[in-house]
Amino acid sequence: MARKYAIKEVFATLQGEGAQAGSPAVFLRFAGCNLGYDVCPWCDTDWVKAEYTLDLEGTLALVRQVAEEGFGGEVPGLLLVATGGEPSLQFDRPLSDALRARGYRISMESNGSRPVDRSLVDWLTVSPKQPEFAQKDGDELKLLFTGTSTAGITPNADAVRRIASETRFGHYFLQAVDVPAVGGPNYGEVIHTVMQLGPPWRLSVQTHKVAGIP
Ligand SMILES: C[S@@+](CC[C@H](N)C(=O)[O-])C[C@H]1O[C@@H](n2cnc3c(N)ncnc32)[C@H](O)[C@@H]1O
Ligand SMILES: Nc1nc2[nH]cc(C(=O)O)c2c(=O)[nH]1
Ligand code: SF4
Ligand SMILES: [Mg+2]
Repeated sequence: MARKYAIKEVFATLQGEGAQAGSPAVFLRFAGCNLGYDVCPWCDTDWVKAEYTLDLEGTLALVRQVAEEGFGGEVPGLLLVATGGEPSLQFDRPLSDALRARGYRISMESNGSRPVDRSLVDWLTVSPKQPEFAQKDGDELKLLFTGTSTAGITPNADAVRRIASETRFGHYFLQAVDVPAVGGPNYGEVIHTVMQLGPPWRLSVQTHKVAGIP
């Protein structure tokens, strides 16, 4: 029987975060996560229930429809961001090959808790949620700075340095944690910490939230 993908949503927007912020993109958000809200109580995404359960052809048809509505078609080089939930649980070779054949440049947002086959993607963003994680290389490491206001693995600059030691990424970002209940992103402490850390660290802002797009 053909493999099915559990999908939460597919939408057209701009990549909001990291080094590719501002790039037009189709987001393919998978349902399901291997960490979950106990590990990430501030997770800003509902990934629990699949809205679609689709085989490869059905998934490609939905992606094409969204690209047509958002960008007038599957424009060569258009970014496709596989996210979730945890996309590495489902994103596989047949889907990667078929999307590339349609001209997409594939990016993945992973929590890095399990190894990612980098040959499946053209850009890999890793955002670890636990001090021990598996995927130590990629295009960007995007650590959420949980700081003092939010429980998490990155209370200060030393914790950030430890987590990033023995990793090989093209870019290193600290991203503010957006917790609406405590007043939104903790820009103050994340900016202070980026200034303490110095290069190669940079601030990542969730620009889509600033712009009011998905
Ligand atoms: C919802 S996650 C899905 C991908 C993957 N599970 C992960 O954690 O990287 C997408 C991105 O949003 C970030 N994120 C989640 N909740 C956030 C929040 N409240 N504020 C800022 N970034 C958040 C994650 O760190 C990750 O980089
Ligand atoms: N615009 C936009 N950019 C994003 N970059 C990473 C996101 C994610 O949820 O994985 C995200 C998202 O949800 N929206
Ligand atoms: S690993 Fe990612 S999707 Fe899963 S709960 Fe944490 S932030 Fe949310
Ligand atoms: Mg998001």
